[in-house]
This record gives sequence, structure tokens and C-alpha cells, in this order.
Amino acid sequence: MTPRSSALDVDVELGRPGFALSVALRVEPGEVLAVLGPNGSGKSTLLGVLAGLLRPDRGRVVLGGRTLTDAGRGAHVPPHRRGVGLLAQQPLLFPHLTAEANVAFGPRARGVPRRAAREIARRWLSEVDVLELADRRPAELSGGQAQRVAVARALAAEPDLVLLDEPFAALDVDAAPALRAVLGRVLRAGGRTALVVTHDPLDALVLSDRLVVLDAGVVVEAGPTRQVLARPRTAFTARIAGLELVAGVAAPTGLRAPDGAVLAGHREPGLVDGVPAVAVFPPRAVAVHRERPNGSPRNVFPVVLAGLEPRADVVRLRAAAAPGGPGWAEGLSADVTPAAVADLGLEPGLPVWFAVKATEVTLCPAPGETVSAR
Ligand SMILES: Nc1ncnc2c1ncn2[C@@H]1O[C@H](COP(=O)(O)OP(=O)(O)OP(=O)(O)O)[C@@H](O)[C@H]1O
Repeated sequence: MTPRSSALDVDVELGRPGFALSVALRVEPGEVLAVLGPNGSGKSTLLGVLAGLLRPDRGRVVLGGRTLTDAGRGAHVPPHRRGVGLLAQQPLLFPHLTAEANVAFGPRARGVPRRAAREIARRWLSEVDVLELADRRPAELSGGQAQRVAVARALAAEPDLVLLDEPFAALDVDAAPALRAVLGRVLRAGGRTALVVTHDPLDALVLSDRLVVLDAGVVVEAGPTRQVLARPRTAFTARIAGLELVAGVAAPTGLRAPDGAVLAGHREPGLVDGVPAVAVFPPRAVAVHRERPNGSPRNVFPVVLAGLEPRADVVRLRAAAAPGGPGWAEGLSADVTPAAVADLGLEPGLPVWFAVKATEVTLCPAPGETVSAR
């Protein structure tokens, strides 16, 4: 389980009728980069170029100083020699092999003797919490279990770069958060250089240090994940981010914000008290009141309305910090119906209360804070 940390440098162009990918990016050794973007923006095409399944028209892919692709020189290392591990949406395990033999496959292919490969496989199965399933075949595993075995298999091969293609897309809502936590842990512990393609901003938040947003084949935004999602520079990113964020530290009762206020929420598996964390919720989960509400478990805080923007079927309210209220409320949004705006007589400058049900808030670690030194 030697950590492998290689930098990835990509500068490629690939054209198709009606579509052009033109991407330059660098992933630092041990860094996890998320690639977010809508359907057809080129995410899978980029992964295909990195994995060696597609040849770009122009440019280079360099991993840990090795040139994997150089279109100008016609150089192209084939997929299985790249030191690149791909975790696809479907686990793609060998059906006739046990979980253990599936994971041992990579080490065996590298020439590791049988017993040692078996030990490596068992270590990785234990790492992803499925050691007790070592003797089962893929048909005897649930989707979530099979995907854990696939994670173990990808990492046991000691790739210099891990590519994750929507790794939770095929899982049900219960299995996805647990696997997300496991992946976050093993990628970080191993200091892996990784690139994760996803539609889901929550995946990006839990797994990645940095984020790029692709649209129509080009990078439209890039930066530390939390910063990009919390303060999107383009309306496009704001729309896909679609999340409100409060940063703080994980505490037994929730997220402790810098002013000491605690936001209650649903904890992502693996969240450890005392680490930097974020509370995340969609603006539609925020209810607005003229008077302080009582009752069901809610996170309630005073704000001043800074602006009202009509959207498709809602009005987005922008908050400013209220005098004496929490500073972290500055810039938060609430989506309410036009009827609620009229009923409550909402207008800029009005002091109101925002209330968010704890069940609508997700508490997750803020990896960008803990992992990346930059
Ligand atoms: N094999 C192919 N042949 C021709 N065009 C393709 C092929 N695969 C993808 N495309 C086109 O290339 C563009 C980029 O597709 P790509 O699959 O990379 O997008 P994506 O961001 O991964 O989308 P999604 O989120 O839907 O998977 C799209 O216009 C798509 O229609």
C-alpha cells in the first residue's frame, strides 16, 4: 500500500462533429480533482483521453513525468500500461472470480507472488470494510458491496492516477453516502492523485480538494472546491452547485460555526468531531419568517434581506448578516414561492428569520481544508 503520488499534466484538444474538447489542467501529487458539468460537456471524453481509450487531436498527457500521450509525436501508451486505474459506474468485476481474487488480480499481473497478492487483496478489502465478503463471487454481492470490491481492486493495482466516473451513479440512496465516505477516506489516506467525474456537487465536496467545471468542452471555472461551490463566479456554476454552505468544525451536536452557533444536520458517515466541516443545504430548504419560529428541530437565525431575484417558479432571497446575528449568514439564499413573498411582505432591508430543518442539512468533512496544503 505504498502511497503513489504523481502529478498529472493535461493539455489536449479533441474534435467531433458539433463538439470540441479543449482542456488544460494540472492535478498535484496526492490531490483529488473533481470535474463537474452537465450532460454532454465532455467529462467522459476527458476521462477517455486520460485512460488512453481516446486519442486527442492535439496535445499531451503527462503523469509523474511519464508522457502517456503526445499527439504531436504520435506517442500513445496503451490503457493497461499507463498506471491509471479506472473506477466506472458499474463495478465491472470478473464474474467467475471471488472478491479476493478480483482484488488480487492487479498485484498478480504485476508479478507479485500468489500469497503476497492474497495478503494485499485482504488488506484492501478490509480497508473498504468488506473483508468478510472475500470468498463471495460478484453475483452474491449487493451493488454497494460490489462497488467497494471494485474500489479495492482499483487501488490494489497501485495506480499512479485513479479515475472515478460517477462512482455512485448506479447505487441506491442508502449505499451512496457510505461508499462516498469510504472513498474519501482511502483516497486521502493513500495520498492518491485522483480525478472524479460527477454531476453531484456533494460528491465534489466530500471527495475533492479542487474542482473544475466543464461546459461545452471547456473549463469555465476552477478553484478550491468549497470556494467554487460557495462563491460561484458564474451563474452556470451557481446553478449546478445549487447548494448553500456554512463552514465550521464538526461537533457532537452538529456543525459549530465560527461564532459558536451550532447547526444541526444529518452527518455523512465518517465525519469526525473536531475536523473542519461544512453544513450544506439547498436554498429551497430554507423557510422564511417575520417572527422567530418555535417548534420542530430547526436551525433558526436572523438575517436581513439583501435582495430578491425572481427565478423560474420561485423567488430567490439573498441574505445579509443581521446586526448582532451570525456573520456566516451573509450571502445565504432562500428560495420561496412568489405567494410567500407577497404574504410576508418581503422586501430588501427587512429583518427576517431563516429556518432550516435539520433533516435537510448534510454535515460533511471539508477535505480542501484538511488535505490540501495550498
Ligand atoms: N462515441 C462518440 N461518438 C460521437 N460523439 C460522441 C461519442 N461519445 C460522446 N460524444 C459526444 O461528445 C460530446 C461529449 O460527450 P461526453 O460523453 O464526453 O459528455 P459527458 O460530460 O460525459 O456527458 P454525460 O454527463 O451525459 O455522461 C457530446 O456532444 C456527445 O454527444
